[in-house]
Amino acid sequence: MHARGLTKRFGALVAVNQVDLDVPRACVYGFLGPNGSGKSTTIRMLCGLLTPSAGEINVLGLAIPRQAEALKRRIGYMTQKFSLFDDLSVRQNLEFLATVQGLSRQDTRTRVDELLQRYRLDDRQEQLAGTLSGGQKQRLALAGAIVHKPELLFLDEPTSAVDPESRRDFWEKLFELADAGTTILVSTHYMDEAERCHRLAILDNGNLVADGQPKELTGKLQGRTFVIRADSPRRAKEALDGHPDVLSVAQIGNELRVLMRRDDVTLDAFRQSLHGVDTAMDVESVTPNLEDVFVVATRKPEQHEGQPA
Ligand SMILES: Nc1ncnc2c1ncn2[C@@H]1O[C@H](COP(=O)(O)OP(=O)(O)OP(=O)(O)O)[C@@H](O)[C@H]1O
Repeated sequence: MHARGLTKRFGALVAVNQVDLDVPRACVYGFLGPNGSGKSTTIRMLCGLLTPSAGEINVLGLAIPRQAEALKRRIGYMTQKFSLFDDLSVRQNLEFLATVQGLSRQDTRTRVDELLQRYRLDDRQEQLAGTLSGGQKQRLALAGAIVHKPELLFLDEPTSAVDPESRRDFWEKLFELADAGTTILVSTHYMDEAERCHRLAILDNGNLVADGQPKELTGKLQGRTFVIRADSPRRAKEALDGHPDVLSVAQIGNELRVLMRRDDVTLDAFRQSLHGVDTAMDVESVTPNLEDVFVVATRKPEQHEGQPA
């Protein structure tokens, strides 16, 4: 799947701005971005639900939106709302979706049985979907999205409404599907989920600000992250916030995570430059994580490298 110059305007608002994307087959591809960054809008254009203002999209060899009708049976789509029929049972939900997707009666029975078992819903198949727990609803929604064995699966913040254990469980299912050849495009605002993706695109204000393998993205920030333990973290943070070499400081418990503007500031030089700060500190260089990548990628233009904050 790829897109070039993908743009969506809603009146004066540019929700998605000139986005280029390449998503390899059988890959779990993540979309990371804050609320309103354009993740849902991009996904809806890629699956043919929304017409772009400009740009080209090719999904599974089809030109979208022109050939969107032919795409329908080859993709699955799931959102954080799960879109289940609350007044139908678990089994009826899956049977309905199978019928909509054109499965024969026999195929429906076999496939629904298989999915109920694989998604641990077989002992609840007669329960009304509206009475399921969040995690169970999520499993049912995923089963429903893949009832017709789509080649490509679009998941729009599918884990926002569930607990950490259900999220872990859900990600295991995603990797199972990818191993079996399904391409998965999943949006999230959880860093730990983004870290699991084979590849990742970071969206900010409708712009694609970074993309690549999580390791590539964090690797580029090597030498720029430090953790500081200080007697008075608040006082140390105040001093660091104004430091010309420092891009951002985040307090995590008693520690401060510091992201530098450049990677050529050695630990010693950094320690030296903190000498004037009136509190004892212990500085350690640490491995960059995706949150650091996110901070660098989404910083405001006036804070670009080499310029004053
Ligand atoms: N149909 C619409 N009409 C007008 N503006 C819209 C429409 N759909 C989305 N927008 C706007 O486009 C921007 C991007 O929204 P979008 O839902 O794509 O973001 P998102 O990254 O998915 O955010 P979230 O995580 O909150 O779902 C937002 O400012 C939103 O208000």
